[in-house]
Amino acid sequence: MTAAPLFQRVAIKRTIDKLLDATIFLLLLSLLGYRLHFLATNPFNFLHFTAFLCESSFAFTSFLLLVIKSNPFHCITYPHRLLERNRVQEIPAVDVFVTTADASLEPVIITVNTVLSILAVDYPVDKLSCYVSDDGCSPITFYSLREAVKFAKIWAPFCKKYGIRVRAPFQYFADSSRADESKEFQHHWNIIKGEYETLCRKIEEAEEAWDSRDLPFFSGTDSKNHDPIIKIIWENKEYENVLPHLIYVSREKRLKHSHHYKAGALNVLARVSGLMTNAPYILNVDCDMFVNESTAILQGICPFIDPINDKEVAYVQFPQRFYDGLKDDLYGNQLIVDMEVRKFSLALLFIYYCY
Ligand SMILES: O=c1ccn([C@@H]2O[C@H](COP(=O)(O)OP(=O)(O)O[C@H]3O[C@H](CO)[C@@H](O)[C@H](O)[C@H]3O)[C@@H](O)[C@H]2O)c(=O)[nH]1
Ligand SMILES: [Mn+2]
Repeated sequence: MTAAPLFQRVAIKRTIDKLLDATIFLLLLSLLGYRLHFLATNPFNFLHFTAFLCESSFAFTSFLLLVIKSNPFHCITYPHRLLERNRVQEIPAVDVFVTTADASLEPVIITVNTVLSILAVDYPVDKLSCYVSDDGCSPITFYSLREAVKFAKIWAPFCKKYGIRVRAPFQYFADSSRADESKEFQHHWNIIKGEYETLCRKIEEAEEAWDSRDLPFFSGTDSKNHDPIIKIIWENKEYENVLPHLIYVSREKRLKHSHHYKAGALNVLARVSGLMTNAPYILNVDCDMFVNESTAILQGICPFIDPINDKEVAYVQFPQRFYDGLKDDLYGNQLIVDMEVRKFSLALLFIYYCY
């Protein structure tokens, strides 16, 4: 008997949307045909030529969107099945990579929250490792992560005991509603909140007046030209088993050699983790992408090890949800135009053209 599935696809029917998309695309093609015909049968016309170039690019992106949207489905995962007693051994090890580049542009407390959300996630602690790449080579980042581990030792058990969903403390404490109103919970909640505030204060104080005597391996380092620094901030020992490993990496940088930005950082983490834990799966998050659902890593693993569909999946992309966006999304960061409005703007454009 095969084990129950861990992952299923449920197709989303969107017949009317598909028809609309195809009609718009055909209209775009006919518009291109018209432009070509006009250009071939008339003397050179700069405006028509520019319009032809723009509309070609428009038609090309519309085609790509049409393909992407042609066969959507919901991915349903069953992480609780993996947690059943006889399936726990199926759960593979995962190395999580967090990249940060500049402690002044990417606030350290944000990176710390991302790391805390990973250290406290619902995943077997002995199968998880977290590697932080610090391209800023910042002693404050290192110090803050070391302090964060102390907090994580009470934060992770608290989250697991009360089934907290969002395990980045800054987001959790921003929401005043509590899942559990019991006295015991309130008592714990107050202690944990106090400890989190202490952690924030320590980080702020370190940012204001840094004294690096404590961390000699950072003394005199230039963030653009330095030897590699690799430190195990926390090693998960079998007898403790409360937190995953946490490793700090600031890769070697030389002025003469390109460091290849995020890709370079990921390459180094792949090599370092290959020597240390060498998990078969890697999860990559940016320093400001905290895990907002406690079972996220388990869910991400489900398609890879599903007994039926596992051969079809090589890569899983988590959906992103943005936080702290501007109310009016002035710069279009939330992709609302691409996702929702574009279809209607195209329809409007055609009414205009037909007219
Ligand atoms: O030299 C560098 C430059 C960047 N980063 C990290 O790379 C990530 C993404 O860089 P960022 O400048 O924040 O790019 P965004 O536009 O915010 O991010 C989007 O665009 C990036 C570039 O395409 C992708 O890598 C990201 O995953 C995607 O979220 C961040 O964690 C950075 O800390 C480094 O580690 N080293
Ligand atoms: Mn970013």
